[in-house]
Amino acid sequence: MIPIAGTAVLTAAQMRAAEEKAIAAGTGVDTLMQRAGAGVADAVRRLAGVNEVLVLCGPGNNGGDGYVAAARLHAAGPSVRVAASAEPRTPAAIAARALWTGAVEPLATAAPAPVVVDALFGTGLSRALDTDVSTALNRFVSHANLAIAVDLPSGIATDDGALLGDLPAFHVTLALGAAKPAHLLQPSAVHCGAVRLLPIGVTTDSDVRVLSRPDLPAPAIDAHKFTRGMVAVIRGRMAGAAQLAAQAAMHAGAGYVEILGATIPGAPHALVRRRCDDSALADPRIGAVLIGPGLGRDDAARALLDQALATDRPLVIDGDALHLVTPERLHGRPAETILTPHAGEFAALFAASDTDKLTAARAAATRANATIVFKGPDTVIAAADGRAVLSPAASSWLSTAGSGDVLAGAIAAMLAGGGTPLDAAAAGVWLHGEAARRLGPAFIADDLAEALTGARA
Ligand SMILES: NC(=O)C1=CN([C@@H]2O[C@H](COP(=O)(O)OP(=O)(O)OC[C@H]3O[C@@H](n4cnc5c(N)ncnc54)[C@H](O)[C@@H]3O)[C@@H](O)[C@H]2O)[C@@H](O)CC1
Ligand SMILES: [K+]
Repeated sequence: MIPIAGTAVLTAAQMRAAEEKAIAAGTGVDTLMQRAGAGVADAVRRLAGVNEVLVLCGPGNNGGDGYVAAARLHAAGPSVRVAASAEPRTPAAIAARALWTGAVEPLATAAPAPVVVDALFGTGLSRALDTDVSTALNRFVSHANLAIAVDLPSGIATDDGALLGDLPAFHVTLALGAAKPAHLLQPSAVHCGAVRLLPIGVTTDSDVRVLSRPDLPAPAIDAHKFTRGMVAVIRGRMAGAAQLAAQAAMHAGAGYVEILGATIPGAPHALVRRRCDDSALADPRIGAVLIGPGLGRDDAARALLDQALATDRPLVIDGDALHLVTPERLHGRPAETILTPHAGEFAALFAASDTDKLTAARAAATRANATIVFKGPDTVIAAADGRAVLSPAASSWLSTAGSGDVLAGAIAAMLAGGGTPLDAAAAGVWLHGEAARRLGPAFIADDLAEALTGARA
């Protein structure tokens, strides 16, 4: 049972292909199911202690994992019962069913237990749950002190995170072999609870990974302020937003941060204030220009955006600027671009799409030839080359004014520090989430910017 941070994320088809490759190399599906069931039994034993366990088994291989786990739990001592929604159908699940020598109760009439293990459906779910199944599942979970899902909570779509039924929320989900998009995308992720990976000896490879703590070493012994990264934040109509972003860039580790625009006197005194003209933007020491926080959407804002787009410096585009730019204008840029839209800004920039958030972000990244940070409770970071990083949900207290300005500043600092756009964006998202975690409830964006220092520690 290991954390999913940094691990590969596979779709149902990619997982099946990985399984087939393992089978072709000599590891049978029964062996894989034994490994999965043994891993589930081990995890359940550790989490459930001496409490009675009810394992719910479906007709496919997810159910097969459940029968193996139940048999192993029984052999290890805890009190176990099994309830099934249907007879097993696959050869591996039929063989696994034969290992369970106890009764198999009907789902509709089985009594609840303090610990429920859901092995009804996994990656093979192909349509909405029948009402009687979802009613029973809700009944068991509502009566349990601990609800554990095998691979995925039954009723969520593996690849896009859609809910295919009226689902309860689980405490723990044991991802078999690899994390799946549904463990991270909403609305399904919130139903998974804590997700832990159970490796089953299948080689998993993917362009998509789960966000992990970035490797951010202290500055080299001979570092100076410009080698640590210089960030230029373009100030627009609302001075406070640019100031927050600039403070975030400083606390995230940039060595030199300046605000370009009409000056705002006062603290922090380490913040440099300068006029926004072409010569300021042409400074070759600038590692990242940030435009958008509090920019406004008027002609003055458009002129500032034109100036920013004309530079050959790496650029982070946030907030209002996302309403003024078009994907096509970014194509010819001679330097990297990172866009940080929330759902509304994403729709304004790329038009609403009915695909899932991961697919939409990857398509947008290719279209704009930029790295996209598609923000929300399931932030997706996508690079133009197809790679992507999925962030587990961060603190819901991040839903506060100025939080996005802080994120944009943190990302600009990471980009100026020399990371690739994908790594810089991922590091900024991680620092932002970690700062929020450290702050606990009801912080304000100013606190968040300052807390980036501690998050880097
Ligand atoms: N991919 C792998 O490497 C491994 C997968 N294993 C397990 O296998 C699972 C996938 O197994 P399957 O492909 O058999 O799929 P599932 O066990 O998820 O379910 C598929 C079965 O359910 C039926 N079904 C689908 N949606 C339904 C609905 N809404 N109502 C009623 N019936 C429905 C299908 O007709 C099929 O019979 C994984 O989630 C995992 O638990 C493990 O056994 C070991 C290795
Ligand atoms: K399941």
